Amino acid sequence: MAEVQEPVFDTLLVVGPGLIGSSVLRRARARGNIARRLIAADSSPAVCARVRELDLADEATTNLAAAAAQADCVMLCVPVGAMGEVAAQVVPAMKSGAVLTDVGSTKVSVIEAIAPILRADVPYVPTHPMAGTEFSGPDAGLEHLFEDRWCLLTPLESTTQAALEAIRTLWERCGARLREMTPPHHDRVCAIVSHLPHLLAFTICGTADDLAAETRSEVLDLAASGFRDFTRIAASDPIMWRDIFLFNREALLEMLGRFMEDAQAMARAIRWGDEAYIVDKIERGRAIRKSLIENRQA
Ligand SMILES: NC(=O)c1ccc[n+]([C@@H]2O[C@H](COP(=O)([O-])OP(=O)(O)OC[C@H]3O[C@@H](n4cnc5c(N)ncnc54)[C@H](O)[C@@H]3O)[C@@H](O)[C@H]2O)c1
Ligand SMILES: O=C(O)C(=O)C[C@]1(C(=O)O)C=C[C@@H](O)C=C1
Repeated sequence: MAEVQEPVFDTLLVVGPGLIGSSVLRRARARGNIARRLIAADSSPAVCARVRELDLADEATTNLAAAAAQADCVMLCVPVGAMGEVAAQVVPAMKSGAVLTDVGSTKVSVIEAIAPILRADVPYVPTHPMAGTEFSGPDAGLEHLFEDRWCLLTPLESTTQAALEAIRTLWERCGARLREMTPPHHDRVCAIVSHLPHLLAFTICGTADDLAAETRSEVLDLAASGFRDFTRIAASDPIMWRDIFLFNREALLEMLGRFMEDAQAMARAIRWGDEAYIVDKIERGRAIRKSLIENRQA
């Protein structure tokens, strides 16, 4: 008989039960080993109503502070630009010893926004699950979203070991693989593996759309192959990505600068017929894809 696991928390509050928050709620509901009681809070009454319809939590409310007062763990799942304002509503209401955590895609900016509001008796564990889709909102969540995906943790000096362990267990029970790193390192890594690819996808769609308008041609009707994969990423939420670009500005601009240099080098190789350069770049791309498949990340 499978061992019955004690839930990590008595009451878990998810603030912003969209794609990520509702995926955590779905997992917690399905497994029963994350929290005994689930609360969802959102500034949008429509989101709260949908959470109730989908039965994702025991309670759904627009009153963030009242919800926070009941919770042993508060998980912030709002866009990174809203983290500070939301923390200012929930942190003063939290119980002494309750754990604060967030899932924001940028870490330095979120920690900077939350630090001034933090209380000595509320340990804070910043995290970032590296899993998602182009969809958002409570309907988009998936119980299995985090399985085999990385969840990055960027604990602070003030983060207690007990709080870190509890949040590690929560993500393990969501099926994630865990890795710890510093917040600035996190932001540089995510700038290249997540934020720049989104910037390129939004940009290439814009460029193709301009060309289609200019030439009144069927450019986009024929965009069914390589371009199609960019359009999936380009369908992502504008508010979330606006915030990520603006709140990871320096790391993203650095990676964009490197990319533009490399793209210029490729242009030069094409101009001068440098076959070896072109083949080497393509082979490196193929090798990266192969290693992702082997590592079950593709
Ligand atoms: N989508 C992804 O692939 C992904 C992956 C990992 C981490 N993240 C991060 O997770 C967070 C949530 O992303 P998501 O894709 O789940 O977003 P989402 O748009 O699906 O959900 C966000 C929710 O936050 C609510 N919200 C926004 N501002 C609020 C405020 N001021 N007060 C209360 N509620 C508010 C919205 O109403 C919405 O229900 C973001 O910080 C994002 O960077 C996203
Ligand atoms: O799979 C996708 O659609 C995603 O965009 C997920 C993705 C990523 O870029 O990998 C997007 C943002 C997150 O912060 C983490 C994961």
